[in-house]
Amino acid sequence: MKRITVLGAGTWGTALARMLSNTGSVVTVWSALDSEVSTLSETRAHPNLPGVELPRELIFTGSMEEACREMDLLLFAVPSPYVRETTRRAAPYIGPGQLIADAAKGIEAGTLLTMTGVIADELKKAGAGPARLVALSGPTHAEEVARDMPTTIVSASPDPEAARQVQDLCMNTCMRVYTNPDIRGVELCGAVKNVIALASGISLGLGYGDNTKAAIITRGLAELTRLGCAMGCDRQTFTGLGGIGDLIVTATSIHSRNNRCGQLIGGGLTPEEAVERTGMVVEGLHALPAVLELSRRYKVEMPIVEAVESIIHGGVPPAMAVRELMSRDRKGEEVY
Ligand SMILES: NC(=O)c1ccc[n+]([C@@H]2O[C@H](COP(=O)([O-])OP(=O)(O)OC[C@H]3O[C@@H](n4cnc5c(N)ncnc54)[C@H](O)[C@@H]3O)[C@@H](O)[C@H]2O)c1
Ligand SMILES: O=P(O)(O)OC[C@H](O)CO
Repeated sequence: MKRITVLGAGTWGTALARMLSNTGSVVTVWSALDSEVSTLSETRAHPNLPGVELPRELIFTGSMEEACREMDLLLFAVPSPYVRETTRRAAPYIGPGQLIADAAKGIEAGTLLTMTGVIADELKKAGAGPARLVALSGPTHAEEVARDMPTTIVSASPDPEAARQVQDLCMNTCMRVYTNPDIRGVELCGAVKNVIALASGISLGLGYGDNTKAAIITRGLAELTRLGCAMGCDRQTFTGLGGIGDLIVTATSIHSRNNRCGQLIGGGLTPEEAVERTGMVVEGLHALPAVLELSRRYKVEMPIVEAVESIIHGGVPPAMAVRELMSRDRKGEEVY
């Protein structure tokens, strides 16, 4: 039997751990929060996944040494702001060639690194690894994965064997895993789609309907594709599961935290109030500064992202930001 550790016992880490355990691996879940370790191991239930029973076989621990010892796969599922710190804690126990997958979606502000880039950077600083890195991303709400609803995901890595190993470990009759060598493109999609989902939520909060939502998804995909191609990613990635697939689910789902938070902002709450009310990580807000910086560095126009920035950090009322978006110069539909 393969041994897997999931780092992070949030909503996604817990849903993944349940799925991997039911797929036949011995699964350990590490959490930075002692209270979470004891509650999850006692109750076998996660507060954000009501009605979902966690397998008895799941091992919960707060010990990083226990979590990283002789594992076939280390799977990062902590929110993006904790990926660097978690890697730093894990580094003393990570040897060369360790298979690591990242399921957190984000781009680090300042360094502009994707999450596997952050992991590689932190391992290098600690003199650990180098690891074999994979990004695991796609349209995958935890609430549905935890209830065994048919779902698809991408195992992305320039190392085809690493991508295939993660595919094998995660694949079951409810989870279909596709490989993709374009790790940077897949990770970029996972971060940028959260910002576009915030915009979609804001439009819903303003009382706008499906026409507006379709416009945001389609033109948001154009922005994402334009940036990704300028950065040298594979154009095909943006029409795949990690691209349009994840954008559709995040911009439309009742489960999406980014969509929900955007809706609250569109309805009149401040971003701080909306995050508080959402109660879980809102990755689009963390990714926003890095996505903006990338658009400027690569000289790529991203008007929806700029509009979200004007609302979140510029104090522009959402309705005014929409008016400004709609009043831009006339142009053709082409992506470039
Ligand atoms: N929820 C989903 O459906 C889903 C699906 C795919 C990807 N993701 C991605 O997975 C990541 C985690 O999302 P989530 O929904 O599980 O978030 P969440 O808000 O449920 O995660 C909270 C968890 O973060 C962990 N944490 C808190 N403080 C920490 C610290 N100091 N160090 C390390 N860990 C700490 C704790 O385990 C806590 O339970 C995000 O990047 C998200 O985009 C989520
Ligand atoms: O709930 P969200 O908005 O954080 O999105 C979660 C996943 O990224 C959906 O695939």
